[in-house]
Amino acid sequence: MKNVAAALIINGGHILLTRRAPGENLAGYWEFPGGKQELGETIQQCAQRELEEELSLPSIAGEVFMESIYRYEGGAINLVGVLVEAQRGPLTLTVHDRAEWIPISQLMQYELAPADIPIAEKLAKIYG
Ligand SMILES: Nc1nc2c([nH]c(=O)n2[C@@H]2O[C@H](COP(=O)(O)OP(=O)(O)OP(=O)(O)O)[C@@H](O)[C@H]2O)c(=O)[nH]1
Repeated sequence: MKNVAAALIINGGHILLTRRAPGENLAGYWEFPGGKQELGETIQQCAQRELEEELSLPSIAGEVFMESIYRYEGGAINLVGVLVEAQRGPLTLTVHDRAEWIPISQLMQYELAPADIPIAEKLAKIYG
């Protein structure tokens, strides 16, 4: 099963969400930025690499917050929510069509990728 890093970047009660662009898998759904873990990297290195690739965002990844296994038609993924430190600043979108810092209390109002929902629920309970 593939591990996918989901970067959980919390800043002043807000969290960064990105929206998958038209034409992509799960287009239009909001997700935590991240992507598939590559051979030889830790899940933290994966989160940092993906943030750099997708948003040109320097970051420091820390602890795993929660894992969520989800079975899509194309196969199962283990979505690994990793707590990440990054500054709020300009973002360069390369694969998403939107990126927003949203209040954690509003997380459940967004149309999230299904694998993200258990992680979002736990975030809302703890930080919302
Ligand atoms: N990045 C990210 N992917 C997610 C989340 N939730 C979720 O189900 N996924 C799924 O996990 C997979 C991650 O693939 P990706 O396309 O973002 O990652 P990648 O850049 O490494 O993949 P690629 O090079 O094959 O395109 C996709 O199937 C995506 O739909 C999430 O919160 N963040």
